[in-house]
Amino acid sequence: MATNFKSLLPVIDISPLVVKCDDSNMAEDADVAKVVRKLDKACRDAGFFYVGLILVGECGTDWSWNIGGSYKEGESDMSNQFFELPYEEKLKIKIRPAAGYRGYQRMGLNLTSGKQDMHEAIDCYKEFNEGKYGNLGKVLEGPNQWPENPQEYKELMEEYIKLCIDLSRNILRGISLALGGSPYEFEGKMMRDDPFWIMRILGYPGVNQENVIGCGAHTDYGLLSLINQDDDKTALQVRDLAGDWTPVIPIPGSFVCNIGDMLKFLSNGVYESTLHRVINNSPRYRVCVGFFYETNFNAVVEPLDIFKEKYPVKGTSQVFKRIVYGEHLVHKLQTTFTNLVEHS
Ligand SMILES: N=C(N)NCCCC[C@H](N)C(=O)O
Ligand SMILES: O=C(O)CCC(=O)C(=O)O
Ligand SMILES: [Fe+2]
Repeated sequence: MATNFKSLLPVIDISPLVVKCDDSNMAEDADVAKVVRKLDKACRDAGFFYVGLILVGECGTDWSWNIGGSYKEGESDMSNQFFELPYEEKLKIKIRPAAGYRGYQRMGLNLTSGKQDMHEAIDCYKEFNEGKYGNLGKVLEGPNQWPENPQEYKELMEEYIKLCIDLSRNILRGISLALGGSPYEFEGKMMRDDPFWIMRILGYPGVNQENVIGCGAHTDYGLLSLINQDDDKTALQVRDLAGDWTPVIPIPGSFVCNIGDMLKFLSNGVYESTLHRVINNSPRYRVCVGFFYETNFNAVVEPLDIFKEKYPVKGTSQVFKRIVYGEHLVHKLQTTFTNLVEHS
């Protein structure tokens, strides 16, 4: 089926959610209600949508950056500068199991469904104290590894992470309302107020041949992903309801937002984590930063009672087992980095 994906992937101005983020009665606001309806449709139809911020709000975040302000250029410039460094330089922050799977990975190291992905990346995870998550968490212990060059990179990206955490929390409040809950179903006790996060700074080489897989088809692992892609190359593709791959054309100043596996489980399968992949058919290098907002590392994830009641599972459709987020993540890491040999 030929589909015009631009019309399938909605663009949602989430500024009402940001402006009302500290108001527990936000659902009664007409503008918030409108955003919530759009989110519900987007999450049911595609599991992927663009978010933008038109207003500049308060809420403790430096929203004057806005999404896609001058900041975004800084991030993209510095990421490009890093990836342009000689290989030996990049290897100084090489990803290793003993470094908690944090740091730089060369092209082709990351596997998806057993096949090499044509991207290089810096992987970062929320830092936590040794022993905090017991044996399971040990796999991911260690500080994030940042290059000496560019010098301000670490600082800039740490600010970026804060922005993404706030943004994700606000979008999730909207999604929580969209599912018919309070704004806070994905916060508080269930998450133990300590959301985990992952950030991947990705570089995809330019190519002169068609259909080199930059990242194979996968779903994201957590609650919500925020994708910040170069404005001038279309490479991300989403599998739509008809099973066709459709390009996610960049919209300057927006983030692409998509649902992860944990949100699928918690929502009792009402929202799906959508398959996507990356093929950079451009002759030019593409940079993308993926931010993944997750549950607490230790969270036991299963459909929330409120959504089980609202959306009883019909007949033989999906039944979800309980799953520990950290186990899901570590399992994914181990299949992704099968070829990661110490001292290689
Ligand atoms: N943290 C996230 N979402 N990372 C997504 C990476 C997807 C590719 C990975 N090799 C895989 O097979 O899952
Ligand atoms: O490069 C992109 O546009 C998306 C990357 C992605 O899907 C991921 O890292 O999970
Ligand atoms: Fe992804």
